[in-house]
Amino acid sequence: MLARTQTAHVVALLQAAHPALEIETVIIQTSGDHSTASLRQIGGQGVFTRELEAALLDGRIDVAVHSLKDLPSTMPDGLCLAAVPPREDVRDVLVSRFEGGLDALPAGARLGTGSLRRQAQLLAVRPDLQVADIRGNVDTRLRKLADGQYDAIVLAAAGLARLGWLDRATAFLPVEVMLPAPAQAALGVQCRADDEEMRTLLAAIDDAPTHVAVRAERAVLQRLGAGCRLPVAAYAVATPDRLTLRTRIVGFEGAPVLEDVRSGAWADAEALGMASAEALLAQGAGALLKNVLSE
Ligand SMILES: NCc1[nH]cc(CCC(=O)O)c1CC(=O)O
Repeated sequence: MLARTQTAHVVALLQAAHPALEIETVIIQTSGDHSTASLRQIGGQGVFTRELEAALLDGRIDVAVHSLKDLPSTMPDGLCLAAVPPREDVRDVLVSRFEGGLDALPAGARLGTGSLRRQAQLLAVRPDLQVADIRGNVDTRLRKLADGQYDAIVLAAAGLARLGWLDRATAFLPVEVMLPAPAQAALGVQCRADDEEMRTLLAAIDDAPTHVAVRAERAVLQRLGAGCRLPVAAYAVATPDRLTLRTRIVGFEGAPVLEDVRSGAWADAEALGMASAEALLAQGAGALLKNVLSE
């Protein structure tokens, strides 16, 4: 449902930019949609996106719309990220049985999230919480909460907003507490790299500040060799002449929180992301990520 809503949003943007363009929407099911296994078990990387990339390469479709945070940071040969439309609110939200935020949760409350990034950052501020894996689409997760399987769940504000359900959020988690995943709340519009016509059409719906920010954020993952399975958070903000990137890796059970903040020129977005990843590695990120992976 989220994927369809996001695709309809991109179709509307594209149609507004090019009124005469004829656009047909093709629905493609992905293995991430079918599987109910934990994302960590099925491998995470690319489960929501690889079928779409295959369809692009086959010529079955000309454009693919992804949640950019689900798109692996290494692009397959022959494809390109042609447009990144304006980003939604990047924050995560709490949807809770208790009115309010994390402070309103009783000791030992059961909190549903499958993301190590979210689990680790939650435990860093509320070590008493019981964090439990949760799978399924946003609507499935909300149903599991309503069923009483969890006291609260954490979701991206962007997904809820796009589905028109942001009123379900009981609190916005500040980025200082819950730094978002790289490229969270951004859509990635992909096409074939040699499709000049499509690249030109798609350039009209690109948002330069969002695009440059996600280039820096994705470079962090690329340098760390990390996908969405790892507790890596990155959030960049672009002002007209500067780009500021904040990164964080949180381990479990008292492992130190590794953080970096730096800024640079727009033209150096990737270098900024790489440098930030290097700084995290210098603080010991390599060993921390290896421990998480071998769990
Ligand atoms: N991993 C699933 C996923 N991929 C994108 C979004 C939300 C929209 C976004 O962040 O762009 C979600 C759900 C969530 O994290 O709550």
